[in-house]
Amino acid sequence: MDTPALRLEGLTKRYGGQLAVADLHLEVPRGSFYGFVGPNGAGKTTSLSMATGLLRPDGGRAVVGGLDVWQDPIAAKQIMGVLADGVLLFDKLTGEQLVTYAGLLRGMDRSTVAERTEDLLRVLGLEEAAGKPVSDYSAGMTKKIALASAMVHAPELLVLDEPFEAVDPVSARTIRGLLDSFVASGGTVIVSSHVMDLVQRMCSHVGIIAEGQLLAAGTVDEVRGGQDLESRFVELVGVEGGGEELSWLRL
Ligand SMILES: Nc1ncnc2c1ncn2[C@@H]1O[C@H](COP(=O)(O)OP(=O)(O)OP(=O)(O)O)[C@@H](O)[C@H]1O
Repeated sequence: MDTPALRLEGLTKRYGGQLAVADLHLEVPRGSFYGFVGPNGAGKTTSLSMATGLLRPDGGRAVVGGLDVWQDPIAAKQIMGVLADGVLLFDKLTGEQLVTYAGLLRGMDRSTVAERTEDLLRVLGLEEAAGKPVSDYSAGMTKKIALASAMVHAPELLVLDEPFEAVDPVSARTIRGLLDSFVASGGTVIVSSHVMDLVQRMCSHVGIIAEGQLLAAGTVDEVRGGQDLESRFVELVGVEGGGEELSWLRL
């Protein structure tokens, strides 16, 4: 029970000469709802991709439920559900086919996959679009079908890169409800987000990253230290462009 859901030990990634993630150490306790936040280009997607076996690190380890993601990838990936950012989907499939395919790839039997696919499409409001190719989905619908594909095998750990991006407020509330009850039942969720208010309300823990370095991590209350999370975030990360105004944009 003490094994963390995810432990990152010194993860490092360079793109050419640029250090995108530098010696990242992070522990995500089991049963936590963990927000991973940082400004654009901070290294969130790079870190989560290395943590989930999508991008090979230059250094360090990622350990999921005690299993090394790069030494023991099949076992580690069995207990994870991943919503990756910017990864192509098989979008000539219909939404229903895509979720079914995700379940069958996970080795689930057809009847369980069919039952869960129907449940997910209904709960996420995609019943009517179930028979349409995913290439015809809006950005928010695409996000929801990718989320359904990540959840169909009922993993222990969900790693979701920007799950609320482009999603309307009603669907966002539904997704939050699903994730809250998943966490209440003992699951662990990691979400990356730019929306501090949402992270403050939704998450139990938070990690703040900027320029590839972890600036703060802990429970939301520990990290925000009596301020709201957005103020703490700006304090740690700094103001972009020094708050400079554009004189030519003034009317
Ligand atoms: N495939 C790539 N090749 C070269 N550089 C990359 C690549 N992917 C990311 N980078 C660089 O690595 C850094 C971290 O990018 P990353 O996408 O991890 O940031 P992020 O925190 O997810 O950003 P955002 O919030 O804007 O999605 C950025 O400077 C980015 O330009």
